[in-house]
Parts: sequence; structure tokens; C-alpha cells
Amino acid sequence: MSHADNIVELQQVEKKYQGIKALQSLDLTLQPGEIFGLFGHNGAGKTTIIKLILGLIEATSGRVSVFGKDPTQAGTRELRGKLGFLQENVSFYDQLTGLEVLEYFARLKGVTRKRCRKDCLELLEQVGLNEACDRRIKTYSKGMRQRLGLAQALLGSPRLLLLDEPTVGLDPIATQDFYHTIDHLKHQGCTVVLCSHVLPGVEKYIDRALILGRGTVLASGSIEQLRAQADLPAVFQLKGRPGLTEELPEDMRLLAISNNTDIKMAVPMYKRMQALRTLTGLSSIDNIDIHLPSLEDLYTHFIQNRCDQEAVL
Ligand SMILES: Nc1ncnc2c1ncn2[C@@H]1O[C@H](COP(=O)(O)OP(=O)(O)OP(=O)(O)O)[C@@H](O)[C@H]1O
Repeated sequence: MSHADNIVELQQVEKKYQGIKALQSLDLTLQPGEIFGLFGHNGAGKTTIIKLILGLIEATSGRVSVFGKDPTQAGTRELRGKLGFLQENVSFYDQLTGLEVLEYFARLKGVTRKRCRKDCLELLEQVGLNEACDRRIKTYSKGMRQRLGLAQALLGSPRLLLLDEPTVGLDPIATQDFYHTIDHLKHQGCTVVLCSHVLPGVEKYIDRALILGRGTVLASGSIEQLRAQADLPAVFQLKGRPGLTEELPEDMRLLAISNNTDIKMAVPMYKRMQALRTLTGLSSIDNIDIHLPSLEDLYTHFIQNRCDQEAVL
């Protein structure tokens, strides 16, 4: 994909607030139809990245380009029309109904009066709020407000969607519905940036992730690339009958933490297929569970690594 196709490009970006570095040496490119996860501890710099992309703040140095333009200089209406943004802890005017709120934002976003009602009703249906659309916001639960926030972000079919903690307050079914919506948008070519502290379950929906620590990139890439960088083992959990330990080949026995019929072992990722073939051939084995390093494991690994490095310095 060529340079010109990038939806977002950040090159060697640094951001300081009152002289204090919030981001440094940040390189980031986002392509059409990409779901990108932005992860990091409190104060790592995630919101700062979102604000730079939205053009709300200027980089102290480096280059920020969104749809090929500097977002702080680009025609506001043109850029806003292509962007959708859901902030953390979304709040709306309590006395209005869900439909009224959405129509208000739709008009602000330049949706014509003619299309406004139809578009808003469709979006409310998409986020599962069609039955509550005429109820005042003050009667909405936290999850319903969050869904309304998502509908607001989806107004005008954005080509770039920035979502800060989008699943906070959503129950498991609503979270799944949310990811189905995101998947649907991806297939329409929309680029999505997901900022989250909630790591479990996210990895199957994202194409790439960036892990930030104190304003610097600790790791970035697809889950497979992050696994390769971290070099964490796959954890095998074996269940079998008495004699299982004795049946294990010598090299595997060394890796095993065992009570004889219930064995856990950490196998280097590159050896996992070979280990699986060997294990399935054993006569006293009944079950094998394999846990590959999850996004949460990888996140903990990279953050911990950074802490260890800082402790040495
Ligand atoms: N307007 C500001 N003035 C001064 N410092 C700021 C300002 N905004 C952010 N910071 C600092 O910049 C750093 C990065 O903040 P940022 O809000 O980007 O982090 P974050 O990763 O979004 O955190 P969280 O997960 O808590 O929302 C923090 O140290 C924060 O205190």
C-alpha cells in the first residue's frame, strides 16, 4: 500500500505539556479498513495521540497527517465529516431523548434535515436503542448511554473512528454486538482506533496493536508479531492417567510442573507443534489445553520489561 493511502501518519512525533514529555519519537501509520488497538497504563499518552489525530492539540515536534493533511490546519468541516469520535465517560444532556440528542449531533455534523431522522433511527437500531429512542437520557443505564455515544460516533459514516474505552459499561452481549458493528465498519473500509484498558477478548478483533509506556512505543505489530517480539512460551496443560510423567520424553519432563496426572509446562512457541505431535502419541494422555500468550500476557510482559530496564538504570 502506498504512502498516499495512509489514513493517519505520525512521524517522529513529540508532545510536551509545560515542558514535560507526554509522547516521544512516535511513528504510526493507519491504513484503510484497519482496526488498531492503542494500549497503555494511565498517563501513557493514549489520549494525547487521539487529540493529535483530532487536531485538538499540536505536536511539539514531528509531523501529524490525517487524510493527507495537518489536522490542526485542515478545513474543520471537511475533516470532521470523515471522523467519528467516542470519548471516555460520554455524557449527554439528560432532559433530551436519545433520538433528539442524536439528531442534534447529526445536524452539527452537517447531515441534511431531510436525511437526519432516517439516519438517526437507523443508527439507533444498529446499536440496539430503537425501543428507547423516545425516552429521556436521564432514564438510560450506563450501557445505554455508551451505545448512544457509539451511535453519535457513527454519524455520517466516518472513514476514521476513534474510540476511547468504548466497551466500558457494556455487558458481554452488548460488547459482542459492539465488535460486530466494528467488524462491519472495517469491511466497509473504515479505519478504527480502539483505546482500552480492557484487554481480555480484544485481540481477536484487532489487526495491529501499539503498546505505550510513558509516552514511548514499547511494542507494536499484529498479535503474531508481538508474540514473536516477546518470545513468551505457550503453556500446555495436560491431563492423563498415572504414568503420564514417566511417558514424557526427557526434554519435556524437564519443562513439566507435575502432580503426575495433571501437568503444566511452558513450551517455546517454535516447538509447540512438535510438542503437540509428541503428546498426542502418548497412551496415558486424555486432554491437552494450549494457552498461547494473550494480549494481556504480552502487555504485562512489555510493561514489566520497561520497569525492569528502568530499575537497572
Ligand atoms: N493538558 C495537559 N497538561 C499537562 N499535562 C498533561 C495534559 N494532558 C495530559 N497531560 C499529561 O500527559 C501524559 C499523558 O496523558 P494522556 O491523557 O495522553 O494519557 P492516557 O494514556 O490517555 O491516560 P489515561 O489512560 O489515564 O486516560 C500524562 O502524564 C498526563 O498527566
